[in-house]
Amino acid sequence: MRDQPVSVATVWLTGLSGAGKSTIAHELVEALRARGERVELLDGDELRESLSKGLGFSREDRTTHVTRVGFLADMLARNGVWAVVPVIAPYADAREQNRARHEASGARYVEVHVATSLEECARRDVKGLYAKARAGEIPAMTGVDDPYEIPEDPDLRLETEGRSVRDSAAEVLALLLPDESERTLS
Ligand SMILES: Nc1ncnc2c1ncn2[C@@H]1O[C@H](COP(=O)(O)OS(=O)(=O)O)[C@@H](OP(=O)(O)O)[C@H]1O
Ligand SMILES: Nc1ncnc2c1ncn2[C@@H]1O[C@H](COP(=O)(O)OP(=O)(O)O)[C@@H](O)[C@H]1O
Repeated sequence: MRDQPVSVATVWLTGLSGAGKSTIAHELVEALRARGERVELLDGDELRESLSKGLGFSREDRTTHVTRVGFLADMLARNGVWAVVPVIAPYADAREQNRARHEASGARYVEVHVATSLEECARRDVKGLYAKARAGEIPAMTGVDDPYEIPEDPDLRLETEGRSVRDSAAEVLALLLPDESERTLS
């Protein structure tokens, strides 16, 4: 049981492929659900099979995708459902459109830059995409031959290198639930 109501938010985890967005998002979802919150995970890969089916990785398509996801996240957050969003969102203008939408609706918007370096992401190469990009098999790979515009003023710039997943996720949770003395990260 919590003592005080918490402020539901959209939590947008932006960063390169392999930065740790999905891993941290899953930790957050678990922790929030464990304390009885209503939460939706809006995963970029999954939404590209439904809401954004048919969209690719051109600047125009990414902007359409990212602002669509922002629309959905805002709708959830302003109705009391946490929206945890591990989506690259590489362009500053699309991220700002989403922030502005939330400001207009009164929903809380928390931008977390998962600031893992390109070198580390390429070393992790969770999905083998960096190797494919190097081999010329994937065009417009973010950070390689398509830009990632680093957030200038995120609510949190999160380091993951040399840290555990639990530690990184706990830092985000501390921002989301500042009044909690105990945070559940199972
Ligand atoms: N060219 C290119 N650049 C970046 N990423 C690529 C690309 N092609 C496919 N993928 C895979 O698609 C996932 C990114 O989807 P997103 O919806 O998060 O991207 S974006 O915000 O529209 O840029 C991304 O997922 P994550 O690795 O979880 O970030 C990749 O698995
Ligand atoms: N502190 C950390 N936070 C998040 N992920 C980490 C951390 N340290 C190592 N990793 C690893 O990095 C990888 C990140 O992959 P993933 O979460 O799929 O990235 P993304 O969703 O950004 O593409 C995972 O294998 C994860 O275990």
